[in-house]
Amino acid sequence: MKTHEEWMDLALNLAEATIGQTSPNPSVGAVVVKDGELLGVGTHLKAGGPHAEVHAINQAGERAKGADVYVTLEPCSHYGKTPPCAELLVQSQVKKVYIACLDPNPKVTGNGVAILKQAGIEVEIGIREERALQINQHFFHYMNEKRPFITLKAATTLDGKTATATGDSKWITSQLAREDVHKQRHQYDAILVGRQTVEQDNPSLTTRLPQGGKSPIRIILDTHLSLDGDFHIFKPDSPTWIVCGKQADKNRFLNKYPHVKVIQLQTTKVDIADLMEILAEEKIESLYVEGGASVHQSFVQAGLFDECHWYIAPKLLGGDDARAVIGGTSPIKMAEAEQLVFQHIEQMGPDIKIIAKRKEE
Ligand SMILES: Nc1c(/N=C/[C@@H](O)[C@H](O)[C@H](O)COP(=O)(O)O)[nH]c(=O)[nH]c1=O
Repeated sequence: MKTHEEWMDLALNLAEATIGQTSPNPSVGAVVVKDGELLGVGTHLKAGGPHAEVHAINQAGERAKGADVYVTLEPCSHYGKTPPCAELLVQSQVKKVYIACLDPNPKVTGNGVAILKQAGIEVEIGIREERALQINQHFFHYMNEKRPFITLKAATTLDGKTATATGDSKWITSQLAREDVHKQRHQYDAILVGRQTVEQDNPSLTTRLPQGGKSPIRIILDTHLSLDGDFHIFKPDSPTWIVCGKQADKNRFLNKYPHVKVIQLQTTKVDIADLMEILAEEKIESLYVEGGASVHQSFVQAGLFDECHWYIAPKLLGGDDARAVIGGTSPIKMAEAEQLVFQHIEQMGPDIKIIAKRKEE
């Protein structure tokens, strides 16, 4: 006989399995249980498709009546592409609904619970809440802040270098750490690098894992649209968006690269805050910023990032002329440093991976 937590874990495992493929919707899992018997399981597979509860209730059929439902996010109460799940649960006459976390979207939070309670269905909220919030942190952030969740990613030597003075960086971290980077790419809607990184590394920025995975939209900062050549990012294997300033010659560029989307800002330099607003309108909920140094600096300076994912190799490169992780000019005082909080540190083969969050003011 499973405990409530174990049934919720099953629903959370289903939700976790779809992270990266449901955007712009959240990843949700649901299971239907009666007298210790599993009657139905469900997860939202793709935006526009049936929600998790619909799949689980369909599997349970008539036996859903009087059953318990474990769902990782508050059942929806609004008519989107599908009817509201809260109504479906009422019609199915389930006995009790366990909800891991409420929808933080101020427009809908609590509405689903109200519909259930009005129909006399028992509701219990908060089982495994922490894990449920973590699974959809990109979605919740986007709904609340109306901008993408931004992760700055860097791979550095122990002395904080990302390349030699000649720009060579192959490789700093091990295959295992680089594979972890691709697992992250799968979970993000878009990946961003600067023009210099394209010219130096000719990156493909696709997700290449033995088990497959979705590739994020490639976003390249190129103020003057000066990139020209058969770079990987111009291949049609993944969508590429180029961001430029108002003075760039967009038509000349599009004549040569018609399949690339150009986002032309109204300022001469690319303003990160403006770009994040545009990306939010394009429903980009999560952005993985792979660098280089000047790009990282512009996000830090703009105060626009939520997490840092640092992969540190046990190597010493040395040299004032080697590439540092974050460019630009240093603050005068150490007290002006951006304060973070270490959230997660793990050994990854010979390397370590650190996740740090911005310190809440
Ligand atoms: N040099 C390294 C990295 N380098 C990161 C970026 O500079 C590369 O251009 C980018 O990851 C290449 O993307 P790709 O072509 O799709 O593989 N990143 C890492 O984690 N470890 C490294 O040792």
